[in-house]
Amino acid sequence: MDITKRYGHVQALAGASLQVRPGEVLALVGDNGAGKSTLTKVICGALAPDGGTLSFWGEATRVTSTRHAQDLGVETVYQDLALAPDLSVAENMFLGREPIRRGVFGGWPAALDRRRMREAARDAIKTAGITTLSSVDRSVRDLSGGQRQAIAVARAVMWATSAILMDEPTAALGTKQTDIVYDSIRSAAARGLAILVISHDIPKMLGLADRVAVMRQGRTIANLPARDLTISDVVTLMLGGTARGEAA
Ligand SMILES: Nc1ncnc2c1ncn2[C@@H]1O[C@H](COP(=O)(O)OP(=O)(O)OP(=O)(O)O)[C@@H](O)[C@H]1O
Repeated sequence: MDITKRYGHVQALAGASLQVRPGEVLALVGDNGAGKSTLTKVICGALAPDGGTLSFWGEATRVTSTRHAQDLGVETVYQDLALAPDLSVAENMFLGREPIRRGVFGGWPAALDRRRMREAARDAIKTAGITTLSSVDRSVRDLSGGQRQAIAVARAVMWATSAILMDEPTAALGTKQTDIVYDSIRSAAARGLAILVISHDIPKMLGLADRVAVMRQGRTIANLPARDLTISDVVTLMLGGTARGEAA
């Protein structure tokens, strides 16, 4: 990949490379400002890199927009969650991708297929183990921070066909809800999706991830099996110690 990205004078990415494999949870860790979010934004098409190449299924691909990434099966859970507060849970699950129900005899007037949206939203929420939500017709504005975060994750799981990128997906969650999100991350990986999770919670990441990639100053400096790492190994790598094992 060798991705580079500069914001004015700040070299946010200085030749970052990362491989996420199908069926695998990869934790992306690094100190504040290491370039984790920027790299994720490049992968999901939100940000154009200055240099470097992305490959999907081994094929060099220039991702031109988040919609393009979605067409490639890549879903992203952003730090700000990208939910529309005035819309219902069901509407948020489909934002911009609503199913259309044709009018009588397949013609007009066409309308949103709200019944299908509600059913799919209910299924997605059940799959994600969100038990505290009374109805998918509730407005997102009225939900707790944890419920919103869980819904953003459930939406990604519902749509993704190849990969899910998550930037701090459990930052607003309590322990129980965090465990539920982790369960849905694991089951999405078990279905063959590639999962990339950015987190500062290193102990949790060592429990959740198959591999851990460490970023420092815009570079990926290690990519190692989680089972071979201790918390202090990861911290040492993040803060500038010698990277042991294979390079990223
Ligand atoms: N929109 C922006 N404009 C200018 N500089 C930016 C912008 N976004 C990020 N940066 C800078 O780029 C570098 C990498 O930032 P990035 O957000 O990718 O790091 P991060 O590893 O995700 O950090 P954190 O863990 O704090 O979220 C930092 O020096 C940051 O200040």
